[in-house]
Amino acid sequence: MDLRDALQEKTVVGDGAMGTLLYSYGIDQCFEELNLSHPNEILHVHQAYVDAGADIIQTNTYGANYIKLARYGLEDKVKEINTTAVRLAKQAATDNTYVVGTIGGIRSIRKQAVSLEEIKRTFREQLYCLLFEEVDGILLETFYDLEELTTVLQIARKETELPIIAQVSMHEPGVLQEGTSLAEALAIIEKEGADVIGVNCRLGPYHMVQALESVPLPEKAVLSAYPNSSLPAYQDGRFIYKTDAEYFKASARALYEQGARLIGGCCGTTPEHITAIANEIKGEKPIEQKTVSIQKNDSAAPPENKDTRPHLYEIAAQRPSIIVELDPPKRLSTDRYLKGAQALQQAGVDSVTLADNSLASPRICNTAVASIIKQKFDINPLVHISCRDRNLIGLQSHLMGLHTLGITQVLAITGDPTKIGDFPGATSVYDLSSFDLIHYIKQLNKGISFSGKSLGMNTNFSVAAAFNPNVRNLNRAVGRLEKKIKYGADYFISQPVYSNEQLKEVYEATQHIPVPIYIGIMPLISSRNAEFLHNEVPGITLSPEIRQRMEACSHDPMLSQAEGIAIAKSLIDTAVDYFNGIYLITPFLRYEITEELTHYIKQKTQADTERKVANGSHII
Ligand SMILES: Cc1cc2nc3c(=O)[nH]c(=O)nc-3n(C[C@H](O)[C@H](O)[C@H](O)COP(=O)(O)OP(=O)(O)OC[C@H]3O[C@@H](n4cnc5c(N)ncnc54)[C@H](O)[C@@H]3O)c2cc1C
Ligand code: MET
Ligand SMILES: [Zn+2]
Repeated sequence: MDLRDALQEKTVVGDGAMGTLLYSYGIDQCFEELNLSHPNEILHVHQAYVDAGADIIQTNTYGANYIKLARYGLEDKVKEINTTAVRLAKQAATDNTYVVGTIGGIRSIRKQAVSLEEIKRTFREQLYCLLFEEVDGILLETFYDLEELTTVLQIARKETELPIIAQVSMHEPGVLQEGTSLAEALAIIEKEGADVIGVNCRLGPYHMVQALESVPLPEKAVLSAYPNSSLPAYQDGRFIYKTDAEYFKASARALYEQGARLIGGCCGTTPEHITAIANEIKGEKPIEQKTVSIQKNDSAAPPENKDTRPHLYEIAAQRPSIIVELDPPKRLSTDRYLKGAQALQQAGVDSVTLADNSLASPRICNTAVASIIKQKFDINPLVHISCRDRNLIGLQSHLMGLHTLGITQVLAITGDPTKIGDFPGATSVYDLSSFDLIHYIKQLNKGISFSGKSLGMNTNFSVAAAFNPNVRNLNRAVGRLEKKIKYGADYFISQPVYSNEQLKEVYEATQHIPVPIYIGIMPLISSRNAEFLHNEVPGITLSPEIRQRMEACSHDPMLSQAEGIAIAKSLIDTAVDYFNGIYLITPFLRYEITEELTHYIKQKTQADTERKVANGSHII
């Protein structure tokens, strides 16, 4: 009987875990390679599941694709591993067993890590191998990213008329990682032509039943569920799942009552779990009606704590705007810092920006300092957030904290590498890239957490992104800006630029960029400072003239500072002609310098505006 027909009539039992079962035997390597080196062990696992009562068994090919096998240097073994896997599963199958070819999802929360083009290529290769060996169906499982699943499902549906089982995975019960509800996601994959639609992995039966409560019975497809045996525990350096198979009996019944017609097990499950499922529901007539519990949607609440002042990207789109970086101190005293922040506020800056442990060296937490200057001086601060020091949990918690403090302006950056800072051997987290971080901050603005669940309120962040024009290939850097806009960047802030020619070049290369750019100006304070930047900082080149000017006054610190300010002013003279946004970087907490430059820009832009208004032209 065709698998589709079987599923119309009765409840069908799937198999259980392959990977975690092998792992529990002490095997900790590429599980799919074992098809070649230890075929008997794989055959025995399949046989154990068939003996336990599984109607459908899956090939040991979950990660047998080019991308995942390449991690073990096995990328040229895709065909061999998949072909052998199907033969082994078929060898274990009885006349009544269906063999489905498994293809696992690749993307996790870092969407950016693998492009859809790479996924399509690698998927096609694996799919053809499995189809060529005449499997009875295809099982697409453990897809956290709905975009990835719909993409590969479209390919599979075009290539074969065999039954396709398509299963998503959830970090949170009932929602996918970008906030799409399970019911919506399953409806989408049903529309794309999957015959069986369902969920597997990550959650145990309790949460899977809870998630299915809000899913109606599909019109054409049927529902499936492959829960993990439990949440994993970490013991003696290994992940251990609870293995109480009795609990699975009741769980199988509860999944059946939610309309699941194909029930198996994912990570942590064993042949004993499958026996329990088979004893409870195998062959039972499927339910025909169910009451769906309505998921309450509470994510639409507008943000509280909202700072009603316009965001920097709105300001710079309208008029000349100045922001000044004043980095938190490296030592514990904040007196000078607070004086500086107050002076800058009085000078009329639109924001004070606070770096996040720039150059990978610790400073007082920028959020603590930003919160103080907001409260004390009514500054609307801009907090830099780097992906280097916090994992996904830390980043989300940090952003929720910023929201709670009423801080709404952030700069999302990857972060300087630890190699250049105080702790060259420190771990860099990099769970997310700057692109992903921008994307997930914008997701918080929709009231959806990184893992997809409702936060009960929208945040109101505007997101700046970094622009480094000090590179050999400016067009590539501009390409990154375009990509950052796609991920949700509202505007850009640049590294410092040190020549009038470069200012013009950057303007010309970015004319088509539809969001404001705050162009960086960092005053030099000494000849040594100038030589360091020129000789040691990647990408920064000072003109011979600027270096000579700084060298000429190197005997006198005050003269050097004055010369640095004069050079910065001449850069500003050019910059204001091209950019509405000016980003001044305060060197070594010397806020008097950026305070003076702020006054200079204000006077200059005011005079320019008046002149342009008198001439009948406008600032863009
Ligand atoms: C305004 C501003 C503020 C900053 N504040 C901080 C801070 O507070 N804390 C901190 O640690 N660092 C800070 N930095 C430094 C920043 O993290 C690094 O310069 C970073 O490498 C570039 O910005 P990003 O983090 O957005 O990197 P991304 O654009 O995400 O780049 C990530 C990776 O790609 C590489 N890359 C970037 N551009 C190119 C290109 N054109 N071609 C090829 N490869 C490229 C980078 O080297 C990096 O490894 C800041 C930079 C800027 C411009
Ligand atoms: N079905 C596969 C296995 O059990 C993949 C599980 S989800 C990581 O190994
Ligand atoms: Zn799993």
